[in-house]
Amino acid sequence: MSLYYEAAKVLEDVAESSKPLKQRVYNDKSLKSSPGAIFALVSEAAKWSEILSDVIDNSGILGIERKLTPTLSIVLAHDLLLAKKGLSASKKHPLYDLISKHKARLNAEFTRARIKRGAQSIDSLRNQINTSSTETNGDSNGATNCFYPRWVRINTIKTSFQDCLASTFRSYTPVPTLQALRDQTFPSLFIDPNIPNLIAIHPSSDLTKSPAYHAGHIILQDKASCFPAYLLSPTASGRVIDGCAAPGNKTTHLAAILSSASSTTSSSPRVIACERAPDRAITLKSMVARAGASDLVEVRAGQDFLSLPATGTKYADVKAILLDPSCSGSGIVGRDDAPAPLRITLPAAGGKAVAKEAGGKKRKRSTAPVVPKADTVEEEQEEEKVVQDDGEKLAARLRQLAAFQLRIVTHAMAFEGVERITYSTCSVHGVENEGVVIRALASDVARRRGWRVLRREEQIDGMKKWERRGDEADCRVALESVGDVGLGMEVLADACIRATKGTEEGTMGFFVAGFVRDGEDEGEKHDPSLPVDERYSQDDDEGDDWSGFSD
Ligand SMILES: C[S@@+](CC[C@H](N)C(=O)[O-])C[C@H]1O[C@@H](n2cnc3c(N)ncnc32)[C@H](O)[C@@H]1O
Repeated sequence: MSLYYEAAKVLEDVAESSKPLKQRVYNDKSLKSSPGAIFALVSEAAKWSEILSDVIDNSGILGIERKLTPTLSIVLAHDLLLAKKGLSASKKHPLYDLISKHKARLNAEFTRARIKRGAQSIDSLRNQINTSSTETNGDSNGATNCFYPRWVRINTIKTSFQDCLASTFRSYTPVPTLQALRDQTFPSLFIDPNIPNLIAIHPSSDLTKSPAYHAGHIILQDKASCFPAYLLSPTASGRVIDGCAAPGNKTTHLAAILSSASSTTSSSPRVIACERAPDRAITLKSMVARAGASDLVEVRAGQDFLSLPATGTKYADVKAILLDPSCSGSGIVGRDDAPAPLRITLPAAGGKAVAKEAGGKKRKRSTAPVVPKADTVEEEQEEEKVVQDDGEKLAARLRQLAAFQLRIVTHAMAFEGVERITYSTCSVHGVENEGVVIRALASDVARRRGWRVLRREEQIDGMKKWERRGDEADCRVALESVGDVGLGMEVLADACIRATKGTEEGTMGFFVAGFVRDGEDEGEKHDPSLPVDERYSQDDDEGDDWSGFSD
């Protein structure tokens, strides 16, 4: 059992010193356990430490078990909850009993932590952790790469990229990487390689008082939020619907793309911007006006996209639809409700180890007494039920949102002239993202009308080059529930585009996927005697009560 005591000691040491883990373990001749076993356990436990610390804190076991220290509980909980073979200890050993009697509670907290992070399965959470630990540990210095710049889209309806750089940004020096903005000693700007007309500047620059902002020459819009209109890139002919438009960043981006795509100026608006909430439509109108897009965009205040007729002549000329419906908003920067976590970042050669809270503060073991949440077995069971209920409540909220989002997508798929759709959310949850895409592909209307996902190789250049793609585990979960949709999990995941907050790309958490339609309808199997909106069945319609969720 010395393995766990020794691993805990090593974990504590590397968190406090700059010595790399390998050196710390393999040079220590006093260790009784195999250095290989200690190294493997400590490096894995360190990766999971942020989540395991949450789990342990929330379970309250440190207040009950005086023999447990925070690091000892992390290494034990790691093996109890995550190791294939469980704890490497004899069942008779006191440590075995000390931790395993809390297994149910720890498991419940672990499930809660997993759902909070939007992971459908332990595998998917493992992927998240492996990605973020590569990013934070890096290969060279162990420094975190997370940095949120201020993203600025140059509005080509009112100005040109070059003119804007030569005027508003004339005192800014272009830098070759986003990270170079972080340590700027003079005003710098980074020209984005994925999205045309997008730049990033240091977040301390406030442009909201600048004449360019007031004149609508620049629009402050996160890079990831520019993906949908760019991925849709509507062609020069036909109208486009923005189904869920307010406050209007994607609407004005669409208008800018359309205005540069068409050489002739159209006499009538090309974008129909629907916004169901009248108060939000007021903001939409003013954003459209400020962007100089009033002639290009028809704002429909109070318009429910779901009640636009998909068949008939009224919208027959609509060729593309952008859908950015209400979602859980879990990708929005600053929307985390999780407490600041302990994250142990192992030092690379020459690096300094850190045990810190988000925000950079070093975290010590709390000196305040840890109050266990329950003292008796009965209360403990009740507490676990509440914890599981909480997890279920979140899962139920997400299912309800996903059902609404699916209705939005399948309704768009029913529009007769539409050839291209994008679907996006600022959610990190697979159920709202890959889950909706795959369920939409499996829907009646998609099968009848020949809708398929827009594959990575077919995407516009900047999106094809973007490396962060959909989550395979989330695709697998969705495929297991709907069956075959004609493409494998890897292709589907690669077709989906994700952006992850807290990464070196400096974006919010975001998701987007495109749908395209090849050729004619595969026979009109719908009943023409039904009202148009009921002709195609809406799969899994659990109602669209999405009120109360953030957008
Ligand atoms: C995520 S926000 C859209 C953000 C917007 N695309 C942008 O980039 O600024 C979703 C919007 O859709 C609206 N909405 C939700 N359901 C709708 C529906 N059925 N029809 C029209 N608008 C809807 C919400 O009121 C909300 O303003």
